[in-house]
Amino acid sequence: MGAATSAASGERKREVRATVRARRAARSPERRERDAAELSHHLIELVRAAGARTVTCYLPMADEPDPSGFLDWALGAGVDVLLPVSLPDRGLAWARHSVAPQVVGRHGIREPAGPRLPGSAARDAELLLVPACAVDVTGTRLGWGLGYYDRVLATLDPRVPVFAVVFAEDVLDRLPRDPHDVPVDGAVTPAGTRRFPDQRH
Ligand SMILES: Nc1nc2c(c(=O)[nH]1)N(C=O)[C@@H](CNc1ccc(C(=O)N[C@@H](CCC(=O)O)C(=O)O)cc1)CN2
Ligand SMILES: Nc1ncnc2c1ncn2[C@@H]1O[C@H](COP(=O)(O)OP(=O)(O)OP(=O)(O)O)[C@@H](O)[C@H]1O
Repeated sequence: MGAATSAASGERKREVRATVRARRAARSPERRERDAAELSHHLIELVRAAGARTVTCYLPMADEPDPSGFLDWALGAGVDVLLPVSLPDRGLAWARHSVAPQVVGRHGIREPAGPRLPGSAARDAELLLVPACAVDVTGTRLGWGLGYYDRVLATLDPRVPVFAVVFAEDVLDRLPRDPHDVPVDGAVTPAGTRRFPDQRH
């Protein structure tokens, strides 16, 4: 944790991460399957409504919301999807989603096999779908604590919409917000898409 994170907010963030991790791990296989289908439906609707031709998304770690139905749809719909590649300095590179077999990258997270694009490639995206641990109704996003996405979001045009992808229960009333935390515009969950009051523009 950096100097910009106060002790009290750090403690609360740790507590929320532990709660969410336990809740996600407890989901049944049937529930995961249903949530995955419903989540992808809402992701497709959002990207369609925005008319976005280039977006970012992610390949899920074990218990994360699973957007694979959306990723399959994007290939057929001609929507370019940039997926994150974790770098040793906790910066992100990107690689395009494709039918090619994936490889296992840093933190055991799958990554596309194709050419690596620089972090700045996210500037081509018209919509960002970002992984998160939790988000609050004012748009404060909590990740898994390594700051990868905060660093990228800080470099992007704040007019480009950013949606956290979480389970419905991970949308909380209030999370601590540190100065480096870049707020998001909404959340996509298996229960639907929520937009938060404008915080960034
Ligand atoms: N699917 C996905 N890809 C992503 C992210 C993400 O949140 N989800 N990231 C968003 O920033 C970056 C990776 N961030 C990470 C942050 C923390 C840990 C981590 O704490 N890993 C622990 C194990 C945690 C556990 O399983 O309980 C470890 O490696 O020991 C891993 C990745 C880039 N790619
Ligand atoms: N724009 C930035 N530049 C440099 N360091 C940053 C930036 N944003 C966050 N950090 C650092 O990254 C670390 C993790 O921050 P935080 O706990 O908010 O991450 P997170 O939102 O949980 O993770 P992620 O963005 O990877 O999902 C902190 O030490 C923070 O100081």
